[in-house]
Amino acid sequence: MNTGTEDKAPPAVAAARDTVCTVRGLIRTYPAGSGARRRGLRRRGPAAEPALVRASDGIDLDVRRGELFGILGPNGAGKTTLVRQLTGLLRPDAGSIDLLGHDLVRHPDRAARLIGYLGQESIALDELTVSLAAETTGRLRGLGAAAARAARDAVLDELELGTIASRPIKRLSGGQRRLACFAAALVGERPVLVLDEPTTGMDPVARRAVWAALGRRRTENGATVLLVTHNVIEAETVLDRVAVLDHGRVIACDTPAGLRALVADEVRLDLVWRTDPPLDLPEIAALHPLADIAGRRWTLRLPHDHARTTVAQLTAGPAYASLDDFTLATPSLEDVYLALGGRSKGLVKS
Ligand SMILES: Nc1ncnc2c1ncn2[C@@H]1O[C@H](COP(=O)(O)OP(=O)(O)OP(=O)(O)O)[C@@H](O)[C@H]1O
Repeated sequence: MNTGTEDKAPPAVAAARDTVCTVRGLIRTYPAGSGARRRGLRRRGPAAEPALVRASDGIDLDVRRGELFGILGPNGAGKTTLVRQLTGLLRPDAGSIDLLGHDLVRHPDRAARLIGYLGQESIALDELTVSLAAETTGRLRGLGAAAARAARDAVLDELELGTIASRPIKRLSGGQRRLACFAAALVGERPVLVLDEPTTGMDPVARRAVWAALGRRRTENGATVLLVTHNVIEAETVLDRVAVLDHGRVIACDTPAGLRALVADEVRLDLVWRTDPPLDLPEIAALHPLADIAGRRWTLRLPHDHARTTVAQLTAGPAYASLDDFTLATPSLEDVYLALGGRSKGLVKS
């Protein structure tokens, strides 16, 4: 018999209890030009840029307990700015962040106790060996010496990092370094993991190890994972829900399947020409204005019937000899992003 009060909570309260992180109206601006300088870009004069860049432009988010929640967007969309605010490293200009009942705008210092954070760069750990980075992180997170060593050994074993445990992180390959820093982020079990592009530079074996380690923490400890990616395939295959970010705004937030349903009436046709496309053929000239062109590749997003007749024409007619390759695919999150008005072509497809 269940006599607890849990099941008697009204739906709104139950929903709130299931929410680990609530973000409302988050705004963060940077002076224009400082980002450009940071990235080594030249400023084109006062009229070329607005006075402020709105890196977070009124963001609302709800992340649920135990979910693998992704923030997807092209370069400069504001992903890192958002997670640095969620981790208490950057102060918002306005808005609120509630993490497990803590007001992180007012108490950013509390984030360190609640979150295991893997940033884009790992300069702080670079001088340490893989083993010491994991152990030191455990100590910094309040573990005693023996517990920190045990946690270190467990995570290095789990991620099969034993063979490089005594090497300094700065001497490792990009993928190894990322995995070593991921290992350190896991030590000291935090209820929320915030990971900024955790698998960048990793080979498929390391990627699988990352997803398996996150899966274990979710099922065994109920951990919630919030991660940044600009990899569409990764977003589609591993995430429970995705917030699509563009120019500092959330332009959509749903399951990958829910997002893809937004463009379910379209299919994507990729044509790769051997050399120049045969524009003298009327069927190819008609497709030309519809194509998104990158070198010899044309990408077309077409209604099902149109795609079917186009493929039939292409494969039966003279244009076929000019084709190097063609693929017909259901829409991806990149197609969703573009259909929602995303303005950049910076999402990664592999
Ligand atoms: N320290 C800074 N000073 C000034 N502008 C900044 C700074 N950091 C970021 N920006 C600007 O804020 C916007 C969002 O940047 P942010 O790094 O959050 O994007 P991102 O989505 O994480 O990009 P990426 O995928 O390249 O990591 C960009 O226009 C960027 O130039």
